[in-house]
Formats: sequence, C-alpha cells, structure tokens
Amino acid sequence: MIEINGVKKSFPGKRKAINDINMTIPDGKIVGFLGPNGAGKSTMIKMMTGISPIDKGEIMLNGINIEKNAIKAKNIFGYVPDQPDMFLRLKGMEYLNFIGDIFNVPKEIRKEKIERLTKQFEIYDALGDHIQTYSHGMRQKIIVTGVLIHEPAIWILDEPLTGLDPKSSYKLKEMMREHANKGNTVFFSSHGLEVVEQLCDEVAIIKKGELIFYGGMQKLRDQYQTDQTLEDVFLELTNDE
Ligand SMILES: Nc1ncnc2c1ncn2[C@@H]1O[C@H](COP(=O)(O)OP(=O)(O)OP(=O)(O)O)[C@@H](O)[C@H]1O
Repeated sequence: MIEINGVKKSFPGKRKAINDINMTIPDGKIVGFLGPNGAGKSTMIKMMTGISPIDKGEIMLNGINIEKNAIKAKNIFGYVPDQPDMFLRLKGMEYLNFIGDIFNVPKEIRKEKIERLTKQFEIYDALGDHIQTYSHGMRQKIIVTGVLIHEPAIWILDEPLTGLDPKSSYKLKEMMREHANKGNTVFFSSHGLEVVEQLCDEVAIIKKGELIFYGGMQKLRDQYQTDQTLEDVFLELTNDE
C-alpha cells in the first residue's frame, strides 16, 4: 500500500508542481497515473521513491515513511524511471549483479532469474555489452529486470511501456497483473489511455499538480454520468477551455 498524505512540492519561480495530494493506493491493484505533460507525474513519483525531497506532507510505503526511514523503504519497492539512462558504463550483466549484490539476492536464484527474465525480454545475448550501446527499449528492459530480480512488494514505474516492443510490452503487462494478483501494489504513469483502461483496476488523474480523480473506471463513469471511453473522459477532464 502507498499512502500519500497532504503532499506539496514547488520549484523556484514556478506554480506548485504538486499541490496537496492525498491518495491511498491499495494492495492487490494496478493503478494507472495519468495527466497531461507537465502535470506533475514524474515529480510525484520522484517523491514517492525518495529521489526528490517532499516540501510538505508524507509518503508511506507499506507503512514505512520514505523520508524518515529511507533505507528500509527502499528495500520494499522497485522503481523504473522514465529516462532509463543509468549506469551506462556497466555491462548489462554487471548491472544486474550489482543490483543482486545490493539487495542480497542469493547467487543461484539470481542466475536463474537473470537468465529467464532476459530471455523473455530478448536481451540475454546483449548482457555482455555496455548499457551505453543499448537502445532506449533495451535500457528499460535491463532496469525492469533489475527490479524483478529482487522481488520488491511495490512497483513504481514511470512510463514503463514507452519504447517497449509489442512482445515485451505484453510480457511486462502480464507480469504487472501477476504481481498485483499476489496482493502487491503496482503504480505506473502512462500516456497510453487504452492500455490503462484495459490493464488498471484504478486510475489517478492529475492536472496542474492537483488530483482531479481517483478510483475505478465505473466510479469515473458514474461520477461523470457517461459511458464514454477513458480517453474521452480524460480529454474532457483535462481540457482547459
Ligand atoms: N527539477 C525541476 N526544476 C524545476 N521545475 C521542474 C523540475 N522538475 C519538474 N519541474 C516542473 O514541475 C512541473 C511538473 O513536471 P513533471 O516532470 O512532474 O510532469 P509530468 O507530468 O511527469 O510530465 P510529462 O508527462 O511531460 O513527463 C512542470 O511544470 C515542470 O516544469
């Protein structure tokens, strides 16, 4: 479960990037995080993952405060950033072993997982190459694999499906469903409204740093008295005119 209580964040000289957001993301659900460009999705995710300080309010991951107990909190979530351009000088295998070492994944389990996951994502043959030489999608896949080898309860993914080929995207969506079905939490931002509608149990929509909707598709339809698609409702809700 992720609890976000009264969270605010500003950057110098700008309107509030996040303005008093409250939401509880339950266990066992996939939650899609939607909002137009610049709405504050990445800013929110960076606070949830302890990368960016919170100006006001608090964020709890399975009851652990991300700022007050950062190391403990970091053991229970996995994060895939929107820009997967990290550790470029490491080879794929070096990166995965590095993650395995940090999270104390036993060597045998690690070996089996790395082989299985990277074969599923079709990057197994590139594990000996530097991440620098990987395409955007391959970089995403190696980071997703890094998350999966230490099996965190909470997944926080910033636009994870952007840039993935159809087969890998299908595979990742399947993994997200399996993870949530085991009672875990999956929270991901996306601009893909069809994917969100098809995959997510609930959606959170933000606009200019404010949460304008949180709930399931049925609640969205009831609230706006419509049987339109998520795309139609999203466009209406986020329209400024
Ligand atoms: N490091 C920063 N310094 C200053 N302003 C920032 C910084 N990071 C984000 N912002 C501002 O905060 C607001 C929210 O940006 P954010 O990147 O969170 O949006 P987003 O919803 O993730 O957008 P996108 O869909 O385009 O990725 C924007 O106005 C952005 O300019």
